[in-house]
Amino acid sequence: MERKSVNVGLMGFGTVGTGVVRIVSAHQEDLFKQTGLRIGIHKILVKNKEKKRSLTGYEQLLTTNADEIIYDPEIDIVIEVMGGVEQTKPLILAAIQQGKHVITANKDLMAVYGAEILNAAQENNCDVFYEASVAGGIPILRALVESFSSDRITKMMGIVNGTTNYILSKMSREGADYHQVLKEAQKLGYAEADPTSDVEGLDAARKMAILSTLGFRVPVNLDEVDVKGISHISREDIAYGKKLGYEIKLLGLAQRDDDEIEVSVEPTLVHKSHPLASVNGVFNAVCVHGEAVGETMFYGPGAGELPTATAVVSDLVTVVKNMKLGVNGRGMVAPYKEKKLKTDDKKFSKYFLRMVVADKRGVLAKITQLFADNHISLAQVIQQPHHGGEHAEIVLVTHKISKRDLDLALLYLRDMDVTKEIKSCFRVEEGEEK
Ligand SMILES: NC(=O)C1=CN([C@@H]2O[C@H](COP(=O)(O)OP(=O)(O)OC[C@H]3O[C@@H](n4cnc5c(N)ncnc54)[C@H](OP(=O)(O)O)[C@@H]3O)[C@@H](O)[C@H]2O)C=CC1
Ligand SMILES: N[C@@H](CC=O)C(=O)O
Repeated sequence: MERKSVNVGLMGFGTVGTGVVRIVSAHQEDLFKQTGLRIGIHKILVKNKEKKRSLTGYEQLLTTNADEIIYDPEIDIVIEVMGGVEQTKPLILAAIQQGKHVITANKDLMAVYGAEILNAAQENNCDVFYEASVAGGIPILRALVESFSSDRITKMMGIVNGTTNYILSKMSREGADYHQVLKEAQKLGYAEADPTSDVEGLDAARKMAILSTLGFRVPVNLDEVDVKGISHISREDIAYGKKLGYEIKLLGLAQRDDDEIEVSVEPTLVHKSHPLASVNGVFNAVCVHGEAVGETMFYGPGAGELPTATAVVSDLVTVVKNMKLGVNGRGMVAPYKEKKLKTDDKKFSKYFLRMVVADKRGVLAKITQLFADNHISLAQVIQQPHHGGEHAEIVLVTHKISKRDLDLALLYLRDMDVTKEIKSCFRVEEGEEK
């Protein structure tokens, strides 16, 4: 008998889960027209059934027992939006063993166990899609896997964490206080359960591991992503950046030169003429460069209830269409190429440095000589008195140099008797004018 409907087991009824239920219920007719099947939410897994929820009318579907979803033969598709890794991985693998298709927004899980989960899915002819795991509402994963399938991607660079972009934008535009804005981002549902992973760059690193794995078609482990967060960025860094014509952004970078790749997440001074400099608030953007296509850019909301839920429900539509066609299990291909990581002498960038040094004759000359000795040439230098008078603050921007030369120079610089403190060091990304 031809089936008329599919049933979904939803794991998680928080920010994203609530959005999923709202969209599935509000777009019933559109979803039916596109898939030919009625989509129903059959059960919802939560931690606490008594909790007060922003969406009512679904109380009878709530359960605290994951087995009621995994082993329910009437459920075809599991949507996992509860988060966590160790608690979630066995549930997803068990659901796949039961022949259920899986949709998840969980980058923590997919960045670490993505290959294992995709392989299990393939063995069981199940779909696993995770569009919402990177850049919320932006359809970037599908673009990498499908739209760029004919090209070879050489670079992906972007803002992939909404919480930190929200914080940095407010600090830059309004001079807002870091801790206050972080609280706002939590209230708006942008931040992770533990926001440390947002502000220390780990959330963005997980997304960059997923993007580079899919974009370069090589396995990229989370510990292969160089990570720095935003918690140490000061108002002075933002002010100096502005003075020199830059905005500070937490940028993810994945770059391939021949067969060698580098992947990183770090605060970066982005020149105002670069399109990423004007991506503000919770918005994310990813620039993708392909050998054949050249430069492209994807922009949209990177977090929040409905933007993230749209990505989840679009995955749902794909799974249901695949079910109709009987082609599940062929969507996301596990990486199939060999990978080599670049060493630091092959990673090149411009850098911004801010330091406090003794305000004595010849100090600037000493410092510039040290840079010259380490193959570093300078593009801009600002010197101004540091509070107290005995010290000066030096801010400089280098030309393109290798990471190895930078690290060596920083080592020597720290050892110099005139150096009081190296306050900050950020990558610099130029725009169209330079
Ligand atoms: N928020 C966002 O903008 C985005 C989030 N994501 C990802 O989506 C996932 C969900 O995020 P979000 O909706 O913000 O999270 P929330 O914290 O808002 O919601 C989590 C939900 O999962 C339930 N849950 C958590 N642990 C368990 C457990 N052990 N057993 C049963 N139920 C559990 C909670 O139950 P209860 O309600 O009873 O507490 C809650 O309903 C995460 O992986 C996150 O990284 C991805 C992109 C954007
Ligand atoms: N905490 C994340 C949510 C989406 O992935 C972010 O702020 O981007």
